[in-house]
Formats: sequence, structure tokens, C-alpha cells
Amino acid sequence: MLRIAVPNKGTLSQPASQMLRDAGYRQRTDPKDLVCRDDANNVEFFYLRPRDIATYVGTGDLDLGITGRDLLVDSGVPAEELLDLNFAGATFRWAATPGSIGAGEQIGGRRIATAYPGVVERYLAEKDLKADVVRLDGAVENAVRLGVADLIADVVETGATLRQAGLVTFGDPLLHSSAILIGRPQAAPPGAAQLLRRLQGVLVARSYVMLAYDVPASLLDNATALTPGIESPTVSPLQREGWVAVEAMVKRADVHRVMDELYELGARAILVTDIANCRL
Ligand SMILES: Nc1ncnc2c1ncn2[C@@H]1O[C@H](COP(=O)(O)OP(=O)(O)OP(=O)(O)O)[C@@H](O)[C@H]1O
Ligand SMILES: O=P(O)(O)OC[C@H]1O[C@H](OP(=O)(O)OP(=O)(O)O)[C@H](O)[C@@H]1O
Ligand SMILES: [Mg+2]
Repeated sequence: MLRIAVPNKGTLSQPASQMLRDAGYRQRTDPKDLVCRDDANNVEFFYLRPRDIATYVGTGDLDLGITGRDLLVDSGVPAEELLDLNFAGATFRWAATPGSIGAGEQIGGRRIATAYPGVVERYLAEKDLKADVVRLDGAVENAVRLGVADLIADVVETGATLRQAGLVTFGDPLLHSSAILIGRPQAAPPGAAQLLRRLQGVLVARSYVMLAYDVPASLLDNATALTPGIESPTVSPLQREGWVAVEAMVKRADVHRVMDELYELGARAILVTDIANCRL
């Protein structure tokens, strides 16, 4: 039975379970449950602190896990990223009071508060810098005004928490994070390939829609240039003489622009439908 670690609380928890549900897996119904067996798919899910997930996967006690890229890097565990799950996106950045520190190179010798000492120490080692890393559990933005540190390194999503604390970011992000599926390098536990394919199916279904329209056959080449699809668009005959029907997958983010351009070209009956799931 495939054993998978899923975040039990925090930012990653609910979207991780939702993605697994969308991929056809059974998930816990009570947020206090720590284990959930899905016998139909031969998978067992263990609900763990997101910080601990890399540890369980790295030791091989669990086969796969969902965590954040920043948490994986912070753990220093030799687990590997198998798939970017495209949610819980955030950057990991330096911040300080305005004007106090100008650039990433000026952090040497300072006191840095962070809940991710592994990420910070890796950066310092890469740049051959020495600094005093103050490890905190959370609410790191308070550390500067309370005098514990000169700057912080923390997760930034909207930037609202930093603004509230009177801090500004500086320098390049240390890393770009999002939720990821992790596994052990070179390990291929039975059932893992199927889970990966199912999650990839969910990712595609979330980022594409199906577009259908009718167009005069004389304009077909121009129309399909706008909607090339992934493999190739489906073109079917219509009862109406000289017209064809086209179906193609289109990026959700582009669909309104593509619909406008198709309409201007002369296409009609342009319909968009969601894709519930797919295997490409
Ligand atoms: N706004 C956000 N705040 C915190 N973490 C975020 C945010 N957006 C994305 N993330 C990601 O979520 C993961 C952190 O989740 P985690 O559950 O440890 O912390 P949390 O959501 O802040 O919960 P808690 O504060 O209760 O520990 C990291 O991978 C981080 O990059
Ligand atoms: O850029 P923003 O949208 O403001 O989000 C980022 C903030 O949210 C998280 O804090 P959280 O509320 O989880 O508290 P914590 O620091 O105690 O983990 C994170 O640690 C940042 O502080
Ligand atoms: Mg937090």
C-alpha cells in the first residue's frame, strides 16, 4: 500500500486534501483524523505537520508527501521534488525597516530572525557570508521592532504582514516556493506513477478549458492558428454547407482574448466548458 504524507493544518492542508480528492482519492472528513485509508486505490494518507513531512519521506518511512518547497529546502533532507502542485505560492525574502539595509550583500554580520534557518544558512554558505541566525517559530515580523534582530527572512505572500510591521523587502528573493509533491531520489514505490499521473491530470484540468466553436471552412487555418490545442484541434463537419466545428483545449488564462479574436475572425457559437479531469 502506498503511504503518503499530507499537511494536517496550516496554509497547505486544505488545498492539498482538495487536490487529492480531485484526483479521485478518499480524504479524511474530520480535520482531527491523523490517518485515512483509501482501500479502493490502495493508498494510506498520514496527516502530519508540514515541517515534518520531508523528514518522514527522506527516511523512507513514508513513500511520498505534499509540502512546501521552502520547507523541503529548510529541512536539508535528501528528498526530491517530483511535481509542482501550483498552489500556496509565495516568495521567501529579506525584510527590514526602510533604509536600514540596502542590498542582499549587506546582511553579513547582522542578526537575522527567521523560522527557516536552513534556508537562510544555505544562502549564507553559498555567498560565503557570516551572520547571526535567530531561530523563531513564527510572527517573525515582530523581531525587528522588539530588538531581537536587525532583519528578517520570511515567507511573503501579499506583503500585508510586512507592511503592518513597518518592514520592507530588499534584495532578490532567496527562493520561490509553492506546494510540491516529494519522494525519495531513485525510489519508485508501486502506485506512485499512477498518483503522479492523476495529479498531473488535475493540474491540466485546472489550467485549461475546452473551447468549441463553428467557423467557415475558408477561415479554418486562421482559426486553428489561434486554437492549436495541445495535440491538435478536432475538426468536424457541420450540416451547414461551408462551415466546420472546432474543439480545442485553451489555457484558462487566455480564453477571453482567444474568444474575442475568434469572434472578430468570423467564428460563432463559441462555447467554453470546464475540464473535470484528464489524462493527456
Ligand atoms: N501566506 C502564507 N503564510 C504562510 N505560509 C504560506 C503562505 N502562502 C504560502 N505559504 C506556504 O505554506 C507553507 C507553510 O505552511 P505552514 O502550515 O507551515 O505554516 P502556516 O500556514 O503559516 O501555519 P502555521 O502558522 O499554523 O504553522 C510554506 O511552504 C509557505 O511557503
Ligand atoms: O505576505 P502575507 O500575505 O502577509 O503572508 C505572509 C505571512 O503569513 C504567514 O504568517 P502566519 O499568519 O502563518 O503566522 P506565523 O508567522 O505565526 O506563521 C507568514 O509567516 C508571513 O508572516
Ligand atoms: Mg505561519
